[in-house]
Amino acid sequence: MLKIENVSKDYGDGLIFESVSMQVKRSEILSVVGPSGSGKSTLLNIMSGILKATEGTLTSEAERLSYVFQEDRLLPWITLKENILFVRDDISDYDLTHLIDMLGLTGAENKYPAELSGGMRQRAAIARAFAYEPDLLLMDEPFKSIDYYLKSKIIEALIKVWKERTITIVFVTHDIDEAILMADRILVLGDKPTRIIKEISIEHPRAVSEREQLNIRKSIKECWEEI
Ligand SMILES: Nc1ncnc2c1ncn2[C@@H]1O[C@H](COP(=O)(O)OP(=O)(O)OP(=O)(O)O)[C@@H](O)[C@H]1O
Repeated sequence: MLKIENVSKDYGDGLIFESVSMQVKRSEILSVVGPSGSGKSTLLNIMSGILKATEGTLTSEAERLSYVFQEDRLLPWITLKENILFVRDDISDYDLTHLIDMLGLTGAENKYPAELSGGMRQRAAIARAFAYEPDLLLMDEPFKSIDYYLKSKIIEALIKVWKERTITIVFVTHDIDEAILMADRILVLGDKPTRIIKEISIEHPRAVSEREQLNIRKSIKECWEEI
């Protein structure tokens, strides 16, 4: 679905990445984990094409791309429902109601962004991204201000949508458990300039035992400590 080759990025203050190469396979859920400041958002911006790499190439087969940013980026002068319709005004009432319900937003349809909590706004941004029916969904720390219960519900919903449609998801997070819960494959970022220091594949069905989860978490932490 997407390939970056020998990508380097320098904002003018030194290299963030040097010669990073990676691929995103069609229909996979790929998680990129890394400490704060390791360049996760930068990498996602390069993948989306909104940021140009200093060197290297991006090849993307994505035709419909949705991007959930760290900030919700809702339009403040229209309601939650209108924000969703803004990207896709031909969505059926049934699908819209289902989407809003799936994200726990029933009852808030006609509220303006300023009337919603941070978590609700973030969920509205996720609903808007789903509504667009992307073939590639990029998400930057999408569950940051969402409580544990809702987060599990949204991850469940996301995996359901992912199973129903041919959708490729790349999401960045610094939360290892979140990555283990959702991803088929995890790329671990570290070092300076940043590089991919580890790659972990998670078997299907996604029923990772607590012990396995503990081992994966431990191995990621160990490779962060080693560098
Ligand atoms: N527009 C920019 N101009 C200059 N430097 C930038 C810009 N955007 C990011 N950086 C720098 O690039 C580095 C990586 O930032 P980035 O936001 O990609 O990391 P991150 O891993 O997503 O961080 P976080 O988890 O804290 O969101 C940081 O040192 C940051 O200060």
